[in-house]
Amino acid sequence: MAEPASTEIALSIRGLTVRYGSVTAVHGIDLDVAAGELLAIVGPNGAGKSSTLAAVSGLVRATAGTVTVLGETVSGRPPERIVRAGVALVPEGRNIFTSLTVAENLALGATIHHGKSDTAATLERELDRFPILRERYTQQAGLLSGGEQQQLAIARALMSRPRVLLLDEPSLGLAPRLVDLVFDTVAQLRQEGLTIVLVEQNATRAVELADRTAVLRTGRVVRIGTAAELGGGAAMAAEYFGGPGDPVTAAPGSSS
Ligand SMILES: Nc1ncnc2c1ncn2[C@@H]1O[C@H](COP(=O)(O)OP(=O)(O)OP(=O)(O)O)[C@@H](O)[C@H]1O
Repeated sequence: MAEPASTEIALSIRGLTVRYGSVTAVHGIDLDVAAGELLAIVGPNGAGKSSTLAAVSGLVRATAGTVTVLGETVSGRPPERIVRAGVALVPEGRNIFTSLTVAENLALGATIHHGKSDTAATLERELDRFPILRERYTQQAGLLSGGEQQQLAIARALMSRPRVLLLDEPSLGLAPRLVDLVFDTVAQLRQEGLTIVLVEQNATRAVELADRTAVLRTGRVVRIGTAAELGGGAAMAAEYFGGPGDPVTAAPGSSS
């Protein structure tokens, strides 16, 4: 199994198991993510990708296992304490509060107290990163397009100034131009030194962008490595998904 390149481990997952009644979604997985690393997690529907992220962020209680963030054990803690420890999740489906304004959604991401001036500086940084959010700052979030809502969801997560960012299918349902924007944003965040776990259905692109990729299948890590170790993004996607693994054309109902 490929080890992360750097020795400082930002996120360590040991023996993580998630059960929903009689369904075991995650079977005792181990994963280490080095500080500043971008780890992609890919795999077919139902492989346990979302359950893994939900358990790390405390939204779902793990049945067994330990999650450590920057040396601090966070498993078993409530979600807000895990945010405080430095973990932010951009959930699948974005979970934007559509009846609130863009400004109010962003303020909800800043509930971890870093001091007023720091919060203002973080807000400015994110509004610079996503200029459309500055333009739409006072508008109701429900009026934003799907791509704009995804930017809002990422910006909201970044308002807590996380050390580890978890992204669950951020490109899902977006038109190709907006998929590019999401991938560019992830690349930029990684350049800034953020530790990132990216769950993606766009397997080829995820493998090619990530430092390493873990392939999950029926709740188990069946492969992990760099793009080269996995034989390249397209080859890996073909082997594990029987095709390119990329919804080249956006799903029906995708937004522009
Ligand atoms: N709240 C829940 N209650 C019961 N079963 C669930 C629940 N959430 C997920 N599961 C089941 O757990 C398994 C793993 O689901 P999970 O959503 O983690 O997979 P995934 O890899 O993220 O899939 P997808 O790509 O479809 O989002 C599936 O069999 C799913 O049906």
